[in-house]
Amino acid sequence: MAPQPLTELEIAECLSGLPGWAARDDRLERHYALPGHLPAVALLVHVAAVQEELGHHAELTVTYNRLDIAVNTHSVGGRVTQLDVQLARRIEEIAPAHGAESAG
Ligand SMILES: C[C@H](O)[C@H](O)[C@H]1CNC2=NC(N)=NC(=O)C2=N1
Repeated sequence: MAPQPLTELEIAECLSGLPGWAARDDRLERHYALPGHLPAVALLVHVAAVQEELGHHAELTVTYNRLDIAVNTHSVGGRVTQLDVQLARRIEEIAPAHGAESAG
């Protein structure tokens, strides 16, 4: 079944269990600082592997030691769905092992 866009309330409920993630412009966003450039790239590759597993893909931007992530669901016209929340949860599980910390 096609994913349904979440309401603002549903998004807020999901975000309460995802510290560091925010909803902005119909996307879920997270900004990480890593211990260096290679750790940032390593986390990007790890996130990419998770994305391939889930069949759901975020925008990933590495700038030196920073990884910026933004995701929504293209198939519903660029809205936030459970697929985005699921990906965010999986990313939160893997990020700490890379030394990721919250960036502004
Ligand atoms: C066939 C494939 O699963 C789809 O095209 C997937 C790929 N990754 C995707 N990623 C995102 N963010 N939204 C989508 O709708 C989407 N669709």
